[in-house]
This record gives sequence, C-alpha cells and structure tokens, in this order.
Amino acid sequence: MRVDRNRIRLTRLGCVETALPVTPALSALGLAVGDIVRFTPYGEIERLPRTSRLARATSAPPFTQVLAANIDVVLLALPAPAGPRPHVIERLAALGWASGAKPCFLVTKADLVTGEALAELRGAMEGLAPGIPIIVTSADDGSGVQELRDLIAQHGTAVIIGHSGVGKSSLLNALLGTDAQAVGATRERDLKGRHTTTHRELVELPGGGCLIDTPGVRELGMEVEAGDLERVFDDVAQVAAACRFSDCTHAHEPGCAVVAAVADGALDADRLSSMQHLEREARHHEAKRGPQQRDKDREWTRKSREYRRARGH
Ligand SMILES: Nc1nc2c(ncn2[C@@H]2O[C@H](COP(=O)(O)OP(=O)(O)OP(=O)(O)O)[C@@H](O)[C@H]2O)c(=O)[nH]1
Ligand SMILES: [Zn+2]
Repeated sequence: MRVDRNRIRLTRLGCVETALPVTPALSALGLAVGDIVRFTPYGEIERLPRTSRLARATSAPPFTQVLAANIDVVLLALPAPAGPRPHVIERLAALGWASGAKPCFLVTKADLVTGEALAELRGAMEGLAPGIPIIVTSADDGSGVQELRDLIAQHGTAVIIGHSGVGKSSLLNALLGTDAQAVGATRERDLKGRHTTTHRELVELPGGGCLIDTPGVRELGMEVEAGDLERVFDDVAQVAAACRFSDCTHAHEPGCAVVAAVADGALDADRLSSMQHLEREARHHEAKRGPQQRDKDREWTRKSREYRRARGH
C-alpha cells in the first residue's frame, strides 16, 4: 500500500484513482469501501466517523462485515424471474433501513418476465416492506437504467446488495455503458464453482454519483435493531401498540393484541412468525458480538440518526 507520508489528505477508500482498493489487510483494520480516511504525517490511517454503514452478520469473529460505508442509497437487488420471495424481501428491507441510508428496491432482469409477474412482485414488495421505492430494470434491454442513473446522481453514493447472480455487475456495466466489470460466466471461479472476486469498488458514474458493487453474498445475516424491523413490519407494530405490556413478545403474554389479531384473521400468521424469526436472529447476533462492540455500534447508530435528522430524513 502506498501512503504519502508527507501530506495529510482525505481519501475515499475503493476509488480507483486513489490506488487504495479495500484489501483484506484494510478490512482487518476495520475499514470498508466508501470509508473516508485521513493519512497522518506518520503514514497512519485514521478513519473519519461514518454517516451510514451497510453491514451484515457473519458466523466468524468479529461476527460483522461492513460491506460499504458513507452511502446515501442502498439498492436491494431482487431478480424478477425468482418471483416474490417474502423472506428475502423482508430481510433485504431490514438491512437497508439498518444502514442509515435510504433503501430502494432494485428489480433486475425484468426482460425475462411478463408484465403481470412484475405487477405481482411490485405488489408483494409494497405490502411486505412499505415505504421503499422500487426501480424495475433490465441490463439486457436497458429499461430502468436511466431512472437508476438519475437516482444515484441525485443522492450521491449508492451500493447494491443482493444474492450472487442477481445481475449487479451487468447493471453496473449498463450504467457505465461499458463492460468494465466482469460478468457471470467470464468471471473467475474457484474449484467449488464459486466466484473468487472478493474486492469491492467504488465506481464513479459518468452522469454523477458513485456506485459500490458488492460481491454476491450467500447469507445476509441480520445486524439490525428493533426499530429497523418495525419499519418493515409496520402492520405488526401498529397492532402491537395495543398490547398490554410494552415489551410484549407476542408469544404467551396476557392482553396481547397481536396474538388476538392473528386469531381473528386480521393479521397474517406468517407475517408474525417471519418478524419473530428475524428478531431472534438479530438478538442472537447481538449477544455473540458482546457488549463492547454493541456499545460502539450504539454510538454509531446515535450519530447516524442525528445526521439523518439534520439532513431531514
Ligand atoms: N436476461 C437478462 N440476463 C441478465 C440480466 N442481467 C444479468 N443477466 C445475466 O445474469 C447472470 C449474472 O449476472 P451478473 O451481472 O454477473 O450478476 P452479479 O449479481 O454481478 O453476480 P455476482 O458477482 O456473483 O454477485 C449473467 O449470465 C448475466 O448475463 C438482465 O437484465 N437480463
Ligand atoms: Zn403482544
């Protein structure tokens, strides 16, 4: 890594021109693509406070992986041919809200499905994760690409997350109008047939703004707080306001409005069990990370909420 020892300057990690890709060594220092760092005269790297951070829970220590920092929009990528998958929609939405940036659904490969299938998917997203805008795209026929370009130019920095093969790199190429990013079959794979590309890059787009392409992940582990889940499960949260106990778990407590709503059919039982499942996962993750890390992150959450309020989010 080249560090200019004689100058103090600010640099954004992952930009091609800074010659500072986010290598495993930088990740080990707790740095992520999009981080803004300052080089001290002694060649040390100091990370500036983050305004937002997209992270997922992982199974190995430190149990957290920050996928991108200082982002304005999180694009939650879902391929149209897979149809509406409630658990994926809810999971992506919760992670999107937890980032502190604005979430936006990004439907990919729209050219492969009918208009009715798209309408069904749209309806599912609106119902399962209200308040999140939706952009429908196809890297193949170019539909929605300009809309996406405008959104990124308007907001600043965007990151795409989604499972492997949803078409993230293809969209990045469509946005750039080149094929700078290796796609699908041409990409290197390891012996198990998995992608071996692990780098993340922050790419400046010609129309303005930047995009971070994260390598596809298999698991999108929950690193969220209760409030983030409430934004996704707003229907459950509204009913829960009438529970007798404010910390009701909607399991066995007397006077539980949620259990009553499920019993009389006003609330979908799947919806409740889905929320409880994500809650358990998030709590389990929090316990594993330990109190010290949790406190650090709470501090981060507080700062990012203040920041969002100041910007009128
Ligand atoms: N028909 C169609 N195929 C697409 C579209 N976008 C991507 N694909 C195909 O889907 C496959 C995966 O696309 P990629 O862009 O590599 O997906 P990715 O999300 O970047 O994959 P990872 O890097 O593994 O996360 C490739 O074979 C692409 O040609 C699209 O809009 N329409
Ligand atoms: Zn309850």
